[in-house]
Amino acid sequence: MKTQKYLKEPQRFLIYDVRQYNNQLYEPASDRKPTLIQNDYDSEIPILIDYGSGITKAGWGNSAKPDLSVQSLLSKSKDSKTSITQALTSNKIKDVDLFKGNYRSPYERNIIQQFGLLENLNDFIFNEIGVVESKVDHPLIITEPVANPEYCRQNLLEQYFECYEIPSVMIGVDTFFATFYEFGQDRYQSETCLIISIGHTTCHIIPMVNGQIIFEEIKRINVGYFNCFEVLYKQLILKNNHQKHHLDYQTVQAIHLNNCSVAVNYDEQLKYLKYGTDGFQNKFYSNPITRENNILTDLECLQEPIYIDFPIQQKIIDESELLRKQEIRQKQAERLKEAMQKKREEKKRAHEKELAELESLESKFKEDQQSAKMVIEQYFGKGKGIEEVRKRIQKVKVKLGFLPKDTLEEDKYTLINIADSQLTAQQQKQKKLQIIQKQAAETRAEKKALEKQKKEEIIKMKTSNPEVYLNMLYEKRLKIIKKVDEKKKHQQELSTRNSRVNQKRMQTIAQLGASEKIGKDDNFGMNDEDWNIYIGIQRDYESDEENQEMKLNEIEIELREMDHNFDDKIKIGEVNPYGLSMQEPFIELSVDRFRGNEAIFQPGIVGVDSSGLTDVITFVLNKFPAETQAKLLQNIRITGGGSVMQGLAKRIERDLISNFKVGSVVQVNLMHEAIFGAWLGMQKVYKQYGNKLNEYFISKQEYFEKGSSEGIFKSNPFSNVVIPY
Ligand SMILES: Nc1ncnc2c1ncn2[C@@H]1O[C@H](COP(=O)(O)OP(=O)(O)OP(=O)(O)O)[C@@H](O)[C@H]1O
Repeated sequence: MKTQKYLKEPQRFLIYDVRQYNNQLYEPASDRKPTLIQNDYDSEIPILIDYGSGITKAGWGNSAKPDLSVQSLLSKSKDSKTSITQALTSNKIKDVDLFKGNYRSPYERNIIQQFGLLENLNDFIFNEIGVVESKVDHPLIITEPVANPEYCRQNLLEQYFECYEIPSVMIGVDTFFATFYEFGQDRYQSETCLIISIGHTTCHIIPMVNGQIIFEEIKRINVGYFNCFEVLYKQLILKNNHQKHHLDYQTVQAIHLNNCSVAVNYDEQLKYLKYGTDGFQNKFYSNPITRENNILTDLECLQEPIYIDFPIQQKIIDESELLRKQEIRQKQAERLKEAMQKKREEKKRAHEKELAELESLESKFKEDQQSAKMVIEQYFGKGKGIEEVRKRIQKVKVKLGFLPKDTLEEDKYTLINIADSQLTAQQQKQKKLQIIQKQAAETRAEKKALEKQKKEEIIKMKTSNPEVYLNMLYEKRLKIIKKVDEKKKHQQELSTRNSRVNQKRMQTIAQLGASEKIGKDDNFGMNDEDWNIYIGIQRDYESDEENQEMKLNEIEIELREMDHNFDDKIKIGEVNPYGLSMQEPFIELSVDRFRGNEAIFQPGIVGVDSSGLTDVITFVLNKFPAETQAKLLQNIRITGGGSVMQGLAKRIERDLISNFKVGSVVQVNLMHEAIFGAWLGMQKVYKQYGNKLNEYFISKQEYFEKGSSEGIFKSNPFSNVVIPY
C-alpha cells in the first residue's frame, strides 16, 4: 500500500500519556469534610446546585469552587446483608465503564423526568457536602435549562419543600449564571452578545442585546457533547476490536479530549486524510490550495492522523520496581531450595532405612530361605523371588549414590541381546518393551545433549556475535508478548458466553455427560484417567501470565543492558523490528478525530433530524437588524462542557465568515469557565447581591399557602420568562 504523505509527520502518543486528562469529577476530600459540616450549622449559607444532565455540581455558597462534581448517573444495587436498595452515583463506583454498567439518569435530554432518581441524587449531594441533619435548613440556589417545562419545576419544588423542608429556593438558568460570571454585574446588564451553550445532550443559542435576553429567538439543537463522544466511542470499538479491552469509558474520554478536534473545514479535512499532499494539484480541494499560493488558514487547519500506541507491557518499570521484583524472586527461590533440601533429606533417610531392611532380608534369605520367601512375597507380590530384592537393593543404592547410574541401565535391558527362540512368550513381550524403552532413552539423551550444546553456543554467541544474540532476544520477547496477548484474548473470549472457545468448552462438558461410560451405572471418577477430561477444560482458566511476565522482565533487563535504545524503541511503538508478525498494538485516529465532533454541525450523523449549529446561529442572527447582527457577530461566546472540544471556536468563525457578507467581522471566544461557569456564576450572584436576592426566593411558606401552581414561580434577572396568568 502506498504510504500517505502529509504536510507534517503523523504524531504518535503512548496511551499512558493520553490517559491523563483534567477530569472534572470529584468528591470532597476527607480533610475538607469537617469544614463542610461546620457550614451546616450556619443556616444563612446557601447551597448552590447546578443541575446538569451530564455533570451535577454542588457546593456551599462560601466555597471557592463546587464541593462536589458528579456525573448525573445512578446505579441501584441491593445490599446482600440488609436487602436495602441503595443508589450509587457513578463517582462512588471507581473506574466503572459507564457504557457497560446499568446506569440510569434522572434526565431525558436535559429535562428532569425521573424524580425518584433525582431524590437519590439529592440525597447523595446533601450527604456529601456535609448536611448532617435530616432536613436541609439552608436556602437553595439552583439551575434549570432554558424553557424548563412547568411541571418539572413544580415537581422539583414539591420535593424540596416537602421532602427536605428547605426554607427557600431561587431558580435561574445555568447559561445566564455562566454569562454573569464571565461578564460581571455591569456588563451582564449592558452587553450585546450571542451565547452558545454546548451542554451534555443539547446546544442552546441565546442572543443577548443590551443586557436583555431575547427569549423569542433562543434556539435549541438536540445534540451535545455526549453525542460527539458516543460516535467516537462506537467508531473506535468497531475499528479496533482487538484493543477493545483497553478502550473503556475513561480512556475514550481522554482520547476525545486530548486528541480529537473539530475540523475547521470538514470536507477538505476528509480529502486531505484520503489524498494527503497529492491533492494539492487543485484537483481535490474546493479551495485552490497549493504550496506557493495557499490560503494559509486552510492549510494550517488541515490535520494529520494520530497514532496511539498500546504497548503490551504495563509500563517501563523503573529500577526500584525491578529490584523489588528481583528480591521477591530470590526469596521465593531460597524458600523453594530449602523445601527441596528438606524433601531430599527425608527421601535419603527413607532410602537408607529401606536399604537396611532389604539387606537384612537378603542375609535372612541365606539363613532361612522359607521364611524369607514369605516376607519377599509380602513385599513384592506373589511369585517374586530374591532377584527382586537384589534388583531393588541396586536401585536404592543408585539412588543413594553408592553405585553409578548406568549400572541400572545395563540391568534394565537384559533381554535385548537374547535371541527370541530362547525366550518364553512373556519374555518376548518384555523384550519388545525394552527395545522401545531403550530407543526412547537414547533419543532423550540425544535431545538433552543437543540442548546443552545449544545453550553453550548461545553463551558463546553473546560475546562473539552480539548482534545475532540481540536479534534472538528481540524475537524471544515478541514471542512471549504474542503468547500473553493470545492468552488474554482467549480468556476474554471465555467470558463471552457465545464465543467459539466457550462453545467448544461446553461441547467437551456435554460430551462428558453423554459418554457411553456414564450409562445406567454412573461410575465416572473411579478411574484416574476419567479426570483427565478436566485438564483440558481447566487449562483455559490457568494463568501463566506471571510466569511469562517474569520471563519478559528478564529478557528486557538483558535487552536494556545490550541495547541502549531499547526504551526509545518501545516508546515509539517499534515493537516489530525483527520481522515477526503481530496484531497492531496501536490505534489509528484519522477520520475518527473529526467525525464525532462533526455531529453538532451535522446532527444527521447521529440520526437527529435538525439543522447544524452554524446553520441555526445564522438563522438566529438573520432575525436581527443589520446593526445588531454585526454587534452579535463580533461577540460570540461559547460556554458549557462541550466548549472544551478543540478547534470549536475556529470552526464556527470560519463557517460564519462564509455565511455572512464580505467584510463582516466575526469573533468567537470561549468563556473562561467551561463546566463550572454556571456554579461560579451563582456564587458570584449570591456574593454580589446579598440580601437583595431575598425577593427572588420562593419560600416554603408561600409553597404551603399557594401550592406548586404556576403563580409561585418568581422571575429574576437569571430566570426563564414568567408568563403571568
Ligand atoms: N474534563 C472533563 N471532565 C469531565 N467531563 C467533561 C470534561 N470536559 C468535558 N466534559 C463533558 O462536559 C459535559 C458536561 O458539561 P456541562 O456541565 O456544560 O453540561 P451539563 O450542565 O451537565 O448538561 P446540560 O447543560 O445539557 O444539562 C459532560 O458531557 C462531560 O462529559
